[in-house]
Amino acid sequence: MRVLLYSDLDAASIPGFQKLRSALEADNFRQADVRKIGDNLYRARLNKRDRVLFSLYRHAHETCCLILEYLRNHAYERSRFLAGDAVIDEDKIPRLQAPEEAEAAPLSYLHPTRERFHLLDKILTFDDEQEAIFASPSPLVIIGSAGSGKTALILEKLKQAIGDVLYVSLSSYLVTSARELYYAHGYDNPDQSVDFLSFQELLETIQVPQGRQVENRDFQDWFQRHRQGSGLSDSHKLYEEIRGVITGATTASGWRSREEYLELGVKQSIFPEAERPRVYDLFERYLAFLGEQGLYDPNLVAHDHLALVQPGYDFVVIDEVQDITNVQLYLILKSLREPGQFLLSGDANQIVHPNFFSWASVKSLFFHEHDLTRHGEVVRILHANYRNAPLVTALANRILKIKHARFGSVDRESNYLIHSAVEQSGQVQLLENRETLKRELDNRTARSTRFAVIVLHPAQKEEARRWFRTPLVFSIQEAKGLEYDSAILYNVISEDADMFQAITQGVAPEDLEREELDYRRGKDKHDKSLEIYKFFINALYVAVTRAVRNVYLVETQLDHPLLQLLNVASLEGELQLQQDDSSLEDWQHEARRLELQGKDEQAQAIREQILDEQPVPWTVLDRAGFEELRHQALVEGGKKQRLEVFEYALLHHHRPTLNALAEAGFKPALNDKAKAAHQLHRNHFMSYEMSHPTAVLRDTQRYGVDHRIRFGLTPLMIAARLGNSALVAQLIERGANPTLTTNNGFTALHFALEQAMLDDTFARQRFPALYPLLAPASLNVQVDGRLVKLDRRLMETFLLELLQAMFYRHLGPVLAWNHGYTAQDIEGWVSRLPDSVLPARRKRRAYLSSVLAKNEIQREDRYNRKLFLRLRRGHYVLNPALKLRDGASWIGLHERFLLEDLGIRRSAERLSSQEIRLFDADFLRRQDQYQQDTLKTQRGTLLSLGAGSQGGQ
Ligand SMILES: Nc1ncnc2c1ncn2[C@@H]1O[C@H](COP(=O)(O)OP(=O)(O)OP(=O)(O)O)[C@@H](O)[C@H]1O
Repeated sequence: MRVLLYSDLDAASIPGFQKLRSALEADNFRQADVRKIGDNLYRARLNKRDRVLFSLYRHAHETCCLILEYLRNHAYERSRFLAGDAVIDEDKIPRLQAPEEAEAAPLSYLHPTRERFHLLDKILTFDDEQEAIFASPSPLVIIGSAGSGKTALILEKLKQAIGDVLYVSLSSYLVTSARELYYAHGYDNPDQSVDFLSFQELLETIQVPQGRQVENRDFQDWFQRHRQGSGLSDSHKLYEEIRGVITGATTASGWRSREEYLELGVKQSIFPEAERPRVYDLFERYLAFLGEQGLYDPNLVAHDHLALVQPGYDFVVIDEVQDITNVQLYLILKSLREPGQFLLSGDANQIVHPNFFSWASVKSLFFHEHDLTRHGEVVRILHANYRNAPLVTALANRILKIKHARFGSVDRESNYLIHSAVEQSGQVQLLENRETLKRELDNRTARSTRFAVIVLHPAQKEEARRWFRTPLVFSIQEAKGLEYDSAILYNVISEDADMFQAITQGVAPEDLEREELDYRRGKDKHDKSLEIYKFFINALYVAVTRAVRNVYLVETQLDHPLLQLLNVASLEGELQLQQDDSSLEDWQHEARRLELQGKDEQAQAIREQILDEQPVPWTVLDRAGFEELRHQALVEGGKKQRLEVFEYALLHHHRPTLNALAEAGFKPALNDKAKAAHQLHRNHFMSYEMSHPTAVLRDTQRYGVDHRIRFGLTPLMIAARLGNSALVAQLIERGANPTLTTNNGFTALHFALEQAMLDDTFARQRFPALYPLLAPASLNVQVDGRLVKLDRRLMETFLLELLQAMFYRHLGPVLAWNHGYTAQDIEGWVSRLPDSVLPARRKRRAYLSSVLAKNEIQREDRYNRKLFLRLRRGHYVLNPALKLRDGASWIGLHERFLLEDLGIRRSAERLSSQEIRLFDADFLRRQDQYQQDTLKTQRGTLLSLGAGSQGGQ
């Protein structure tokens, strides 16, 4: 059996490894003392104390052993691949004799001779091109088709970097999923601190711009109003000129002046010289429009930020670089401490965003100008495709060949074809756009999450929806970055038949009989046809490559010349397609996935058409509803309302209400709160504690997975509060959103943390499974006008979550004594948590003190994130000027965590009955009043300190 080693593993430093390796290579499991300790996870024995962990995989007919980890001294609890508290009793696990007794998992690709493998979400052995790039020094440009492993490769390169490191891309969804891949299987690298930022977040870390980012549709709406009389008709082209040419260039003066713009060479602009004055007129009106609407253009902000950006990174990788403009790239690279420490990856064939991208200008700007090309060719191309089936890839290649035959090479860098490394061949079919066929296709795909319908322009979605009931209908710009098992391209070619016909002009089938593209420039440099048709041909390429296995082209003009050149088989006879209905859970999951990618329209369509979600039939208590109920219960003396207000106050730990009810003599409020909460759970949430919570799941299907109960909580929040991790996992699988907040600012994680701090058993037994499910990958806060993106791996992030969770329970009562949170308080809380949640070193008081002090707003420290305010020695609160992310905008910390919701612990609650008897009632009342007054003063101070942060940006 072949033995491969994890890329990070240093075999030479593992005593006895050679001997063990030989035993494994000889399939001698008995000698290696192999035992199964997890899902495709085995341990082998090095010596009395030390072990290695490995997995078994097979590819074609070969099985191989992949060595993952070296464990010293039986330290299974330290393993990346076992859950933190795993207890392995080796003697109780039977020994395997031979590989045949174990089960090997399939591997989609295995390099025939490679000795090392990589691990992201799955095992990878690099092909030769990938390996050569992996071994090359920076800077590098990695070019490859969708699915060629660019992201995988740059993430593996990122792991080699030391110091402050940045991964950045335009799409925040890509950034989030890249982060997940990076840290999959417990990857940890103490030598680096990595920021995963979308470009917008990067701008915000420098300074949060005023207003909202302008979107394509803002531009389109604006243009519709100015189109008449402008002499220009193509909004896409104009947008590209403004973004790519006028504002996207890296000139010293910000965007290009009118003079500079008019003087540009033929190749530097999409518009002929005669039209440019009109373009510039419109650009000036666009600028005025941005100002009036409070919108910002990321290019213009990037220009401004050039003066502000500080070199703070040792290494930067930029994924999908073709989506960003030169000035944006320039800004990102200005954040480097050493020029040249960067990697770019992208694919110019996928450009459907207007930005006038070209590899040539990237090269000349960032490599030649900075003399960074010393160690050889910086541009590397990946030719394999690990995502699309061979037939889909063949169609994509055909499109590239047509583009090449018609327009010549776009540039040296994008002049390549792809070969598929996928085994299953897939299918490409041409169907006539007729009613019966469409109905048939629709019947089999309408309820499947595996089929998407793609049209060229947003306006064509409506027509597509007349025939296809699936909610998964996308315009090409929406479809970019998505992938589905099968894509139905609806009349993409016939709808713009003239454009596509023009693309085929002068191209003959024999021009396409080639296995490689030679480098050939277009003949006439005044010829702007590539600029005009680029969108169409790229769009077709992007649409086709969305399909992992099957492409269905539904076209009216079956004899369109482009279809002939593409040489796709037209359907003869019956449509060979099984009806494929997905489960409601799959659809719930898909809706959430689309929401995370900003595809709200399709997510909403899933909720309405497939999930058939209804609004809840009860009135949800929002903040105003609660205030009204409170008034009725406390001021108007409404008896019925008292119980409800009490229950609301218990769930939200609303002390002012709990205190007022107690003072009004409302019995349940005078008794033990823990018991009352227990009773409340029994009254309302019994179904959440069951191992088969059918009633809860039925409600999520009826009203949506994130519907609100009467008290404003989502099912996920309740499941978290009750510590039912299996239910939490199910809800998340169905697309529940863990970042939603309830009326008091609590997320599901805060509810779980709060319970853990109240109940040791909950902390030990329930919280460890809840935490990884509920903790968001990062928290975005704004400090001093800048975004601070706090990764969940940081202690600062945990502290922020914890102090928020203890805000109502702890801060009110202690502020009334002029206290804040102390390291001692926190030590007491975190000591309840198992090491799998928080390692022991992070629970020590000295460490906690140092994190608080380091991030105190006054402290001079390069890495100070200014999260805390020191009230007095050792006493901290959260920086009241913090802002929290609220959808696309921001909200002040104390607009979400309301200071007026803090209350004191009344003497009657604080003191034992014995103690109470020692004092007279009047004295105790005065003491309570004194505390109320102190709390009020403290509240006022915090409010005024946070005043600048309310609402806004
Ligand atoms: N050498 C390899 N062996 C097996 N799978 C691979 C290999 N390289 C990449 N892959 C897989 O191929 C898929 C596509 O890779 P990746 O997302 O990195 O491609 P990409 O070039 O970034 O694509 P896109 O442009 O669509 O983002 C991933 O599932 C990745 O794990």
